[in-house]
Amino acid sequence: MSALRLQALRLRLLEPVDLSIEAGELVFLAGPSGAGKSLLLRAIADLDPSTGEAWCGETARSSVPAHVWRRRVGLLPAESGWWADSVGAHFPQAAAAETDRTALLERVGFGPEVLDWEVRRLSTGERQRLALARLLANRPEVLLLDEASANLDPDNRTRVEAVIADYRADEAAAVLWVSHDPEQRARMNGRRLLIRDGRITPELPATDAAEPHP
Ligand SMILES: Nc1ncnc2c1ncn2[C@@H]1O[C@H](COP(=O)(O)OP(=O)(O)OP(=O)(O)O)[C@@H](O)[C@H]1O
Repeated sequence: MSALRLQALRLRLLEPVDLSIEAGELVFLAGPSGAGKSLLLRAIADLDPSTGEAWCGETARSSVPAHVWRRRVGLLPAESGWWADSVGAHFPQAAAAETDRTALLERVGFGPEVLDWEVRRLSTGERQRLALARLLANRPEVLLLDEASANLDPDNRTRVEAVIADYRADEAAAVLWVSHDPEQRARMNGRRLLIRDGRITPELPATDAAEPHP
């Protein structure tokens, strides 16, 4: 699949961002509340204005319509929007074979009956897991995850971590994941970045990260 490259991306609060995430690479982004983590994800997804350039593989953001870009560079917001009454309306059969759809829902912890549920009866954590399934059903090449497991109990957090790890491995997706959970960032095998005072730096001192194995 595709790498994500940010070239002098300029948005409010942050110094110009240059960042490359290889195809299949996981990068965690942490930092204090209000530092601009969500703003950065929204700017990359072309939901907020920014200048500079972003690349998904060989495709420049500026060269394609926003809806095409957003399909390839998929954002899971901290609070996802729901615009239909039933869950099923958010998972059109045309977008995926029936078995794919059922398998995807099962992987985030639901039986096929969830398609008949009303969106308004979903708990926060159920919405979060279904929003992830909805995003993955579109097969984005890059995942931008804003607190993908923030509202989940430990079992469902583990489930969501496994779904994301498998998707990354199977699709060689580049993943940029905002997470406030230090244990999660340590548990999963990824590069860790910190955003603070408008700058993005490695979360660990370079000596910790770069020690060669004996
Ligand atoms: N549309 C907007 N107009 C003006 N200010 C905004 C806008 N959106 C966000 N901000 C401000 O920008 C700052 C960064 O917001 P952002 O949501 O990126 O923080 P964050 O790092 O994701 O924080 P948290 O960890 O609390 O989610 C905040 O102070 C927020 O109030």
